[in-house]
Amino acid sequence: MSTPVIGVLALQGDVREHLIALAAADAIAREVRRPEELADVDALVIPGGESTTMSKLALLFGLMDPIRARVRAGMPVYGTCAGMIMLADKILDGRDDQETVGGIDMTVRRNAFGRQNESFESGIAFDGLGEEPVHGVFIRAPWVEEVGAGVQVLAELPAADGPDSRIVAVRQGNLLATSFHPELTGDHRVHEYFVRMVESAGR
Ligand SMILES: NC(=O)CC[C@H](N)C(=O)O
Repeated sequence: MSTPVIGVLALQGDVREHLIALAAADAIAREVRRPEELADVDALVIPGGESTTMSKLALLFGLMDPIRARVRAGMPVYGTCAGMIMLADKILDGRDDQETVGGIDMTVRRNAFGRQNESFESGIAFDGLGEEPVHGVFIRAPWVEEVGAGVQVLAELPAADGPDSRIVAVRQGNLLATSFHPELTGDHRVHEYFVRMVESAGR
């Protein structure tokens, strides 16, 4: 496949940082605000921000159903933080009227880490990205509370309050989601991982 064209859902959130990270990972990156723009991209990033607002704007701009349809048709999507919430089939602590795109068979708890710690940073072992931990920036971040059998867990963090660990990165088919924000660091390995997913989906 030629250089993949990856859209960043540009309704709200840290769009610019994703455009920069995608370009650094050798993709062509552009903003997506309208259904016509969605039709023109090979894949989509849903950024961090505020999932309740993003959900409202996606409905208002007529993007929710077109994104769902592309996801069902196999379009690769990467969601960070609020974007992870958008990709969850089920959410906890959402607003009553909050809709998600869905696609990953998981239950995500909104602001889960936020209750303990508004924001923090941590080195994370990420399956498939080699020995060197990924630098995880967490900002009022969700965690994944439950995953279905088809979901691959790529990264977990030890819980602050007990022996359990919290799932913070997952993949199901062409969908990738992280609780944290690699776009806010200079380490583009997660974006490169996504670009490779897009390239193999296009083959
Ligand atoms: N940094 C983020 O994307 C925060 C997510 C936000 N707490 C939400 O519920 O959407």
